[in-house]
Amino acid sequence: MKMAILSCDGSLYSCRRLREVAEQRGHFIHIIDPLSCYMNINPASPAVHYCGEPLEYVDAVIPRIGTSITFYGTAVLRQFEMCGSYPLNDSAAITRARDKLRSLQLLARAGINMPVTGFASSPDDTQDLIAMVGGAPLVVKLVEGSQGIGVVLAETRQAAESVIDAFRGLNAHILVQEFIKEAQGRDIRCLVIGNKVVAAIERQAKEGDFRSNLHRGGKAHPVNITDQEREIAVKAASTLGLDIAGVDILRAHRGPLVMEVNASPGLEGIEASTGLNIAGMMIDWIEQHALPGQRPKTAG
Ligand SMILES: Nc1ncnc2c1ncn2[C@@H]1O[C@H](COP(=O)(O)OP(=O)(O)OP(=O)(O)O)[C@@H](O)[C@H]1O
Ligand SMILES: [Mg+2]
Ligand SMILES: [Mg+2]
Repeated sequence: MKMAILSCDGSLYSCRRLREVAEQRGHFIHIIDPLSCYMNINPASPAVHYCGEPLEYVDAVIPRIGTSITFYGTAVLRQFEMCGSYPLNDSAAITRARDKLRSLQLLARAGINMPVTGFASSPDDTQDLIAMVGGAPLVVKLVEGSQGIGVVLAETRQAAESVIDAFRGLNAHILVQEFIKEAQGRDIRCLVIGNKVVAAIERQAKEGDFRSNLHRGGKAHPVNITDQEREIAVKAASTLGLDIAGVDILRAHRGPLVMEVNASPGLEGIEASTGLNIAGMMIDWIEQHALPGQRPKTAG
């Protein structure tokens, strides 16, 4: 098959692994920087252009679009979809997942448990917003953050007000969320492919931090998850329409809570801690689902 990875940095671990596995299987795979793509949008012969040339048809595209370029990256992916390429996560699902507010609303509507979360625009509502999530300590997070950047723990009501005001002053969209203290700086990352959790790790924040992200110095180890956790992870991914997803779960006293769903989960931490060939499973999925010359998968 002819495949493309959409990524600004082909030297990243996940890109390297996907390329390595695809080539071992005899596929032709090309890493394409979405920012260097440009598009001819027309009903008769849509095309993606790259470095002065229209790109030839590719059977499947693996989007590895960073959060800083979601808008342009998903537009490029949509264009590949219009050309009939199979996307491993379609552009509409990625757009949904990138917005934490929108995805939590969709997950709540599907009956999936989560930390109590509030969102407001007017500074007049800050007091009520804080009360709504149970008061301090609480978590404030950027609607479009990742790698733990823009996730802040406010220990007191005064701290919460200052952090909320500071983010507002920067015109940033933020969520205010109940702090799940009993998680003790740990979360579970479930890697979902299709309707299966294919790997799960527990991540523990480094001393003095509450964020378990590996990019913030957290440590990971494989973990056994319960049937309930498995079920909620799969349901969260399918609610957002993602074929592959990293679903982050907090173990709370009241049961597992979905904190967020990532559309482009990193492979390094999870492959290193579990020894599993996740890149291989992603290529398996494409081999099973991307039919050469298929019709476009999504329109929106
Ligand atoms: N409500 C909460 N209660 C307790 N801990 C939390 C809460 N929200 C976030 N955390 C901690 O902060 C970390 C980062 O939060 P979150 O996953 O929402 O951010 P992110 O920047 O999208 O991370 P990722 O790199 O996984 O995409 C979580 O992994 C978790 O350890
Ligand atoms: Mg995230
Ligand atoms: Mg996370």
